Amino acid sequence: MDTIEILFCAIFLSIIYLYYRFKNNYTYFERNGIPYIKPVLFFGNVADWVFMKKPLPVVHFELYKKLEPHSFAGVYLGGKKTFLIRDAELVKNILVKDFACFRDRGIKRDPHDILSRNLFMMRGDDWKNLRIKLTSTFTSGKMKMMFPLVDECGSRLHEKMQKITDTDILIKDVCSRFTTDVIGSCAFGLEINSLDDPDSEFRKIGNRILDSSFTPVFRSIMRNMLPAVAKLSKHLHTDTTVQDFFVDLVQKTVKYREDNKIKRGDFLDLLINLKNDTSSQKSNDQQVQEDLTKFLDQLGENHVKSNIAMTFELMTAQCFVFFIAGFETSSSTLSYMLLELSQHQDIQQKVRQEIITVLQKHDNQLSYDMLKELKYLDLVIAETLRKYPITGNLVRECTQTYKIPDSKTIIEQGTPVVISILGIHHNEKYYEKPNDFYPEHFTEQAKSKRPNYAYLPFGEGPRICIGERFAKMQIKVGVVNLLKDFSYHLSPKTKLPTQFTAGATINDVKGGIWLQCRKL
Ligand code: HEM
Repeated sequence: MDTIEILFCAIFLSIIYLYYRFKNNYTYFERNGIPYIKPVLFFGNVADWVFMKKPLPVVHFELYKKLEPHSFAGVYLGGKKTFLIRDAELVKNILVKDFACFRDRGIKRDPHDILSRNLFMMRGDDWKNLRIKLTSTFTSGKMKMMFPLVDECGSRLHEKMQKITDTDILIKDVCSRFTTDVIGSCAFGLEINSLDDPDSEFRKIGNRILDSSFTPVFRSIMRNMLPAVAKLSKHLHTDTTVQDFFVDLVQKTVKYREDNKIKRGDFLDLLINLKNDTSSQKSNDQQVQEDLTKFLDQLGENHVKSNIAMTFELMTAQCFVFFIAGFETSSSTLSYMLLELSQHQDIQQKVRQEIITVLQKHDNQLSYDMLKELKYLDLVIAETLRKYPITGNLVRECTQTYKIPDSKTIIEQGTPVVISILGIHHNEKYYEKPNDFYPEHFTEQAKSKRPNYAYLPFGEGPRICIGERFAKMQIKVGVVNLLKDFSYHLSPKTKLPTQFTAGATINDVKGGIWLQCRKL
């Protein structure tokens, strides 16, 4: 046999092997009496994602609807068996009550990738120790300290809006320039001013990380569906340009601050304090104590000692995750909110009136405490995140074999579990008008009528989003500056109903959200 023939035989045998492996896998749920939807060979139940027609959370949402009325079901991510959770009570078990069996997200980290040592991707005790360490950086006290930095970016956003009235604007672009400036200032101590300089290096890096084009989706597919093949190429894991950018930036900034004894009260300062703090983890801050007590109660543990050292690399990875989590999620939320407010002028007017009334009460001086008085805005933000939960899904890996309560079903160790936030948030069992924009879904009375775990934009349990307070602060500062002197109207360029571009989240609308901003 010559080389070509050997190669041909090897490919042929590999296809036969894969065919039987996939076929055998695909009988798992049927054999175990678990509800499922017939998979397509090689692609399982997610072909629309693999072919980049829809984001993965939207594919899971469609499966969620098809699998009514089951409280859980089996779906195949390519050849990988996965459990899809449909019921809010079962969500509580997975995320909180039985957290010990679902501690990790199952993300495969590349040991060469410094940036992957971030809280989101960490596993097991490394994650727990890091979370304990970082809890003190996200208290209300720390948010209050950072508020002036956010407020400054808010004022620049207001100035920017004055200059772009009466034209069609891509609102996501404006909002993400604002949130890039905020996180650049709070996590890296930089005045980026991407509101006036759209080509700033920081924004380019942000776009590179979140680009919803083929490459990131392809990488994600490879890592999740064919990890062995993904390992063959280091480039599928690590974008060295991004890594070098952040390592260099954090190194230089930390050195400059330490050499010149500069304090700004931002995330980087807090991380430098953690790096230099060799004392015990006990803090006198009452909210740190409260947050840690809740966290440890949920973990079923009682000692707070974290034995992880805040090294320089660990700091860089946290700044990196605060950057990605900080600018994209909040700017998408702001854009979706303005999309809805443009279609519901009565709600827009009510939010604006509340802002004006509260501002007047405080001599037009925005402050952190004042944000708490914007009660109707709270409902509008909550409803935006219900209708458009940016991550769309929550993912856990089963870390200890688990029996689903009141059933005979066993989830084997290593199996991914997906909670469809989109599915739960659009289920009429929990929401009176799931497809409408209806802030009254969040009145105290309406909330008391549904299970707590039917609202999950920031996740739940010990792995809940650590940046929730920061996110709400920057969203509110953004809305105040966007609405107090301007009104928003839908441009004919926006394609309705909205469709999302393929990607790991639902942060982009096909064709973009085009609005017109008018000075009042
Ligand atoms: C609207 C804005 C945001 C939304 C909707 C959001 C949503 C989420 C969700 C759904 C999770 C997963 C929770 C789970 O698995 O139970 C998460 C985790 C996380 N988020 Fe956010 N997030 C936002 C803003 C932020 C900000 C501003 C930061 C940091 C500055 C941040 C940092 C993180 C981190 C570090 C984690 C991982 C937590 C852990 O595993 O312990 N997020 N976020």
